[in-house]
Amino acid sequence: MPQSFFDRLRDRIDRTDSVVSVGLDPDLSRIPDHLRDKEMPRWAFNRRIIDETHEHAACYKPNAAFYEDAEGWRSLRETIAYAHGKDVPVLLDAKRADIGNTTRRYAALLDDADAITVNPYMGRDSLQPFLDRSEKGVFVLCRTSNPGGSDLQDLELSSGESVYERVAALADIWNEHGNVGLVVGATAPEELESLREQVPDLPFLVPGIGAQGGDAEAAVEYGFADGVGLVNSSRGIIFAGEDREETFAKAAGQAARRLKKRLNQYRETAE
Ligand SMILES: O=c1ccn([C@@H]2O[C@H](COP(=O)(O)O)[C@@H](O)[C@H]2O)c(=O)[nH]1
Repeated sequence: MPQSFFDRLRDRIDRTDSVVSVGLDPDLSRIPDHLRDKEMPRWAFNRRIIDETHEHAACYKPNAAFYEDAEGWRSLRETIAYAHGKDVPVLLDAKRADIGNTTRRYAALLDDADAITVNPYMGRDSLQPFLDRSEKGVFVLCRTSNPGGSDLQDLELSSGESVYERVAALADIWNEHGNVGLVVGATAPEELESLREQVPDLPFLVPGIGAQGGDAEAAVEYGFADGVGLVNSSRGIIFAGEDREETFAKAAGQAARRLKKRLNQYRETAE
């Protein structure tokens, strides 16, 4: 039987002593000038970033939004294969779901990636083809990091629970194969704390530190289920050397190492 995503992630966290998810969001307007003329600028950018950050990466998290054109999809494929060549799992932040028949097509995204983010809005059948891929990770959007995350997710249901609490309860039920996690933003530290109490067994992907100003300490304190979870930074790592042109990737490597060190200090105090 193949190892589960969370077992592989645990191995990776142990080997690198890192819980950093490096977000690969290669915004074409921000990548260095000297890479823009390449045939696949995003792939050229990501390859250099991976070379400098992989030692500090528990996982890479490309966001599908940054690859939504023909060259982008080719770049994404190369990026995933290259990350695997460095033994780093890849979590595709795609936030997908649709009626079951359509989600079966979306689930093909997991042929390449090791894990995916999904949108619970359409309910269980819309996620089943992802959930059925038992060796792959499925992170359900629960309490997102954006300012409007509270518009719907904080609404109180007639049962007295909030929408995000219901999502967490459902995700726990959907976790029949032990392959489900939650996305909970670092900008919502109180929700992080209460969700950890509500679903102690579900690992969290925690975005929103760095550029979004979230609470990295709370991300570490509450993001992990039995030591497994991820704290993501995208722009804060990959564009740390935006002003440096040729040495941009080195700066990304330093930023990833610094973040790993900082999160590990919180991990030590959380133990
Ligand atoms: O609630 C969410 C869900 C996903 N994201 C994604 O994570 C990264 C964060 O990027 P930063 O540059 O570190 O802010 C990005 O891909 C988002 O789309 C999130 O931020 N919040």
